[in-house]
Amino acid sequence: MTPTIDWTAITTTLDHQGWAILPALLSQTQCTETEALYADPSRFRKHVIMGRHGYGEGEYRYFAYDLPPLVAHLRQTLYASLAPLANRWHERLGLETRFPATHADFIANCHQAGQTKPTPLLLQYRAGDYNCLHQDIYGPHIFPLQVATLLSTPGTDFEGGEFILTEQRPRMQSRAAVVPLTQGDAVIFAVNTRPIRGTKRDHRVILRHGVSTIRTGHRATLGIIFHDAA
Ligand SMILES: O=C(O)CCC(=O)C(=O)O
Ligand SMILES: [Fe+2]
Repeated sequence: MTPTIDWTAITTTLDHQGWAILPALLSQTQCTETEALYADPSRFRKHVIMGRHGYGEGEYRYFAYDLPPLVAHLRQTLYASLAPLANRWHERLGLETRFPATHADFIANCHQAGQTKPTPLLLQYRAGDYNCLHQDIYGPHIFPLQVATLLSTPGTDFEGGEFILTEQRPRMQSRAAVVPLTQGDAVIFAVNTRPIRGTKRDHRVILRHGVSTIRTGHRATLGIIFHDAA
């Protein structure tokens, strides 16, 4: 259903820079089919018009349970590959929570704590739209990494609309990264904080992500967040 991924290389990159690209996670057909789900309201639990909340311009819908099979598959398999890294980050950050090996066990913890609403989402942007820098935190249970997959083709479907990450280091100025994605590529990135190695000890940096203004055309994304929402 999805390509083989070199998790050793991805993990090294995530440790080094806090984000990594999974090239061609989805095929062109999978992108088209996933984007087409947007038109079926019965698939979703909530529709958000971003301008009404000051989140930017554009819109998104959170999937309802049961998730579409591809989305459920990605959420389970990506979680299982990322959980060991999430645990190492928590150890280095001095955070007590450890993550179970399977997504089913993690989501059971979320549900027990009242975080029961599914968070995977489809986003849609048109010319002039943008997504303000933000963090996807929906309660005390936070899995420290998330994944966004670009469903449209830059240069053909849209121009502008770059995926942006910023990193705020303690007592230092913020650093920005522009993540180069093409259709079907996914970016894995830190939800909230990540450790970076200092000369004496690890430091905690705070990340935010967003999307620059779409200049022309139409851009769609599939977002996979591993914790559920309260
Ligand atoms: O459209 C994008 O690339 C950003 C999506 C996003 O904010 C998310 O998946 O959490
Ligand atoms: Fe987001």
